Amino acid sequence: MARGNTGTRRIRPNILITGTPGTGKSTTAAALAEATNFRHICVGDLVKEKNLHDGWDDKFESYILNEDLVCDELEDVMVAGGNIVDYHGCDFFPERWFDGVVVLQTENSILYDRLTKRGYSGTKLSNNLECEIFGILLEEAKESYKEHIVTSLQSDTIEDISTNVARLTEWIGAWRS
Ligand SMILES: Nc1ncnc2c1ncn2[C@@H]1O[C@H](COP(=O)(O)OP(=O)(O)O)[C@@H](O)[C@H]1O
Repeated sequence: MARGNTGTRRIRPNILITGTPGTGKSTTAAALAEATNFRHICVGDLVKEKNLHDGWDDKFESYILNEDLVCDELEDVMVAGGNIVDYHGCDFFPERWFDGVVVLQTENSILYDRLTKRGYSGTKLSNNLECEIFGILLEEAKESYKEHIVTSLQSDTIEDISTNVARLTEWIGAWRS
């Protein structure tokens, strides 16, 4: 049973949706939040909006996320529960925050198309494709959370999104009752 700071069970669970960029985290998290009336927290957007970073990394072409600032910013809402958090990493959040961790996975040629459409090329593109091929995020999730709360879901097609959102909505309903 997941517990908040007060030692009581949260009324509404927190779910982390993770995976390589382009696997559909934001799309899935937004649809799930709408279906359940939960709050969608896109950590990448939050970092930019609230400057929770230590500047821009030219090599990785992304902001250098400041883990302490992100964790401080989110602590109160996470203790309250009812959050769908999406981020392409999962090892720095407090383990106690999450009741379910979902790792989205996408077939490589499909991911290639999505990332090139997004403008990724060169090292950034190959790093992300390798990340998916080697299952880095699933590994990270299994190392960071109890294995029974970690689920991997395929996210290749629009139908997959509907199926995944329906499954997670059902899971949230069951958790709450
Ligand atoms: N399962 C899917 N089927 C078809 N298109 C998808 C799927 N998941 C994501 N997409 C598309 O891929 C792109 C990246 O999705 P996004 O949700 O931003 O991924 P992430 O948040 O993991 O980076 C978007 O254009 C989105 O519409």
